[in-house]
Amino acid sequence: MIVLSGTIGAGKTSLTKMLAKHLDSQAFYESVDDNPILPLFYKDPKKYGFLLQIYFLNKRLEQIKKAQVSEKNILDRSIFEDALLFQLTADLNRATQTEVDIYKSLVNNMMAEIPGSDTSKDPDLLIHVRVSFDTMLARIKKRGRSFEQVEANPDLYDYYKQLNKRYDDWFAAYNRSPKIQIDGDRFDFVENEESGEKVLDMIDAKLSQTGVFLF
Ligand SMILES: Nc1ncnc2c1ncn2[C@@H]1O[C@H](COP(=O)(O)OP(=O)(O)OP(=O)(O)O)[C@@H](O)[C@H]1O
Repeated sequence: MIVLSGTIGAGKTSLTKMLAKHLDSQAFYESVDDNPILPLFYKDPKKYGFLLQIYFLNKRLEQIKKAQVSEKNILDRSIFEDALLFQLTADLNRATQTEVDIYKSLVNNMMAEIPGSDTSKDPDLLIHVRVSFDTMLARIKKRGRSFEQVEANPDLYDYYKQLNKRYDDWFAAYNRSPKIQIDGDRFDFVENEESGEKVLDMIDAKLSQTGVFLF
């Protein structure tokens, strides 16, 4: 199982699609447009922060159960980042530390209940798409999801800025599987075909280096 990670608008979904085609494998996408809690959370994070995490946890567990049958299957966002987002929500006083602690303990208990060994539940590779804060803002604007726009909700500026910054430490500390970082500023794999090919080559090289599966 390959999992993508990265900040909002980093390009995880696009890279998941490209990679699934390239590896001829199955992609599993995070539900955004049909997520009933997300717009509520953006409007009132204090009220809906915990519920949103439970919603994502439930969805991600469902997907991990389906995806873990093949090393090539791809999830467009890892379960491990949710605690990072929720901790930030708490640090901005929109959730309590008790909620975060209960959430983290629940994730661990739920993961233990998923059938299979730790190695089959953990990813075979984590791909982190790193983008600068400016690129992140530009991509969020370009995509235009109404509830994500800073113009309509100025509080989001600080949330996005801190989130982007925290990802560097998060990626450095991540040790559940082999990992690779893609510079999403340098390689615009969505707009530029050559960049797309380079990124796929980097991922291929990493996969063969880790010996996950043979090409
Ligand atoms: N654990 C979480 N807590 C709060 N919000 C979350 C969480 N996970 C995802 N989101 C929100 O869900 C939406 C989709 O997130 P995500 O970053 O995975 O995809 P995306 O914005 O489509 O990015 P990409 O362009 O990289 O595919 C964003 O608005 C993000 O803030």
